[in-house]
Amino acid sequence: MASGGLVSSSSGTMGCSLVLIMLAVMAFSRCIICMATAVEERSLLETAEFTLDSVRQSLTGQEDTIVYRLIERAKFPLNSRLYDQKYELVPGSPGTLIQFLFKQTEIVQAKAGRYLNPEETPFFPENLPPSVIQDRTYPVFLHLPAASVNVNNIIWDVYFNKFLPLLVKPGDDGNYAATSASDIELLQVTEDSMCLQQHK
Ligand SMILES: O=C(O)C(=O)C[C@]1(C(=O)O)C=C[C@@H](O)C=C1
Repeated sequence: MASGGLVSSSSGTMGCSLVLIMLAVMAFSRCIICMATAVEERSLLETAEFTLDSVRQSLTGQEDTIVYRLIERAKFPLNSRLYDQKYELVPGSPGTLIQFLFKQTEIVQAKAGRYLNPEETPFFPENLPPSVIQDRTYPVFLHLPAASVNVNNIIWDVYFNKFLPLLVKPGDDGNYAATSASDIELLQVTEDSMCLQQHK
């Protein structure tokens, strides 16, 4: 896991940090747009519930959420112990702390029915428990072959290994719970957005 960051302590001022954050946001958005355009274009089946306008609105809302989450994440330093396997912060569980917390979050959310929604693709799909709540129906709008496209490993790699070290300042404030919650929410909304984009 790379460490370090563009937002060095020498940059100091709030204004400079904000400019760097916005540059980082633009770089991340560009990565996401590149990934989206790399996926074959497909026509969206319009239904009463699901129209191009409603998809456009969803994407705009998700973009705003991504920017907001990036700003939230930038409040914490890198906290690289979250992402480094060598620290073995979870006894008896191989892997990094972020992998462990992400899996646990997805387990709880699977029980709440999150992954019954075809727009949601878990990052750790292995051995997820079934939903404990009553199923609901979702509109069928996904082109079936496109539904099998999964870019979560690309989102993961770009975010943790390339983007995050540019977004945040170096250091460790021990705030692992809040930092990981911020990472998880950010990756999940990015995944939702990618899912919509790859089917449009
Ligand atoms: O590189 C890591 O640390 C990862 O955990 C990447 C990893 C994986 O489990 O391999 C994590 C989740 C994604 O869905 C795909 C890739």
